[in-house]
Amino acid sequence: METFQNIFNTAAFQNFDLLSSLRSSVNSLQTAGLMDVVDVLIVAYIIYRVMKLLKDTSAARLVKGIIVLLLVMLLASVAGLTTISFILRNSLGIGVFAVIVIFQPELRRLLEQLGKGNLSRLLTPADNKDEIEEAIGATVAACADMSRSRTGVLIVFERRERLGEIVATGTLLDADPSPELLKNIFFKNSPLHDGALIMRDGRICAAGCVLPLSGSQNLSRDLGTRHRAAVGMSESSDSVLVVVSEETGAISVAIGGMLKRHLSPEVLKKVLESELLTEEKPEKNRLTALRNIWKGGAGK
Ligand SMILES: Nc1ncnc2c1ncn2[C@@H]1O[C@H](COP(=O)(O)OP(=O)(O)OP(=O)(O)O)[C@@H](O)[C@H]1O
Repeated sequence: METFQNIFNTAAFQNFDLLSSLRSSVNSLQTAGLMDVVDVLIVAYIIYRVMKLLKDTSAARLVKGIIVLLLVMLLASVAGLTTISFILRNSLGIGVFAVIVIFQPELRRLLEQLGKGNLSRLLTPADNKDEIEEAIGATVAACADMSRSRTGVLIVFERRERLGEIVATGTLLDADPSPELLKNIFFKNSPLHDGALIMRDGRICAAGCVLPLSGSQNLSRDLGTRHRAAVGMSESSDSVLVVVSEETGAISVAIGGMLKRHLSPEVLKKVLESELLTEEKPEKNRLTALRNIWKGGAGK
């Protein structure tokens, strides 16, 4: 206890801005009213939503980097390393500009949403129904075309379980899905056509990703690694996968370790809508899917 007192009395701590602001914070806490509590709760909720939004994205790594820099600044200040803390404090201003430049697309989207009067969407749990609907439409249209042209397709629709590790194996895109872009990505000579495309919250998150292969013995022998990867991914996560066979043009869907083959574009649309747009819990969703489309067996 005494050692603590000594540390607090050192010159470094006496000059330390943070400590004085901490003291004034404690003082203001004693005089805090109901509106102050509401104020703090709103800010805490906004920070929570932003952190949730950034989870498993490249932005999360950047935020971690900023936190590390702030900690170093704090330590340098406590230890009295004036040069380091001077440099860090001054580079913080540049950092703000850098963040604005790096997150320009995200900030633009945020302002567009504000302009559309969708402020409530920023504060309430994520509801990307419109975007997901658009992604389903683009996927179905593109798959119908690619089924006719016998182009191999592997698309993962991420749900509650975030697939950060899988995304990291491919190339980040963050693009609006359109049938043209999807066909371009899977076009045979395109650099990203090999591997899987990850659809996150109605946007193309990444392409050229490597998925885990299924070890299931129940899969038909005529299915190769594209279909095994689809089943494998659906076994190890709650994601929904769409496959178009390069060999036959057949459209398939994998959910919960099962594969339903030879779907028409209309059925594909219905399955994706019931899986991705309903509010049901994943477990219940899976049962509904089984009841609705798994009457013909598991891709045998
Ligand atoms: N683990 C994996 N993760 C992502 N994509 C994969 C994986 N394994 C294979 N693929 C994709 O599948 C392609 C190979 O497909 P393959 O012909 O072996 O499978 P298939 O199930 O018979 O499909 P198709 O009927 O389209 O030929 C690869 O070029 C690659 O794009």
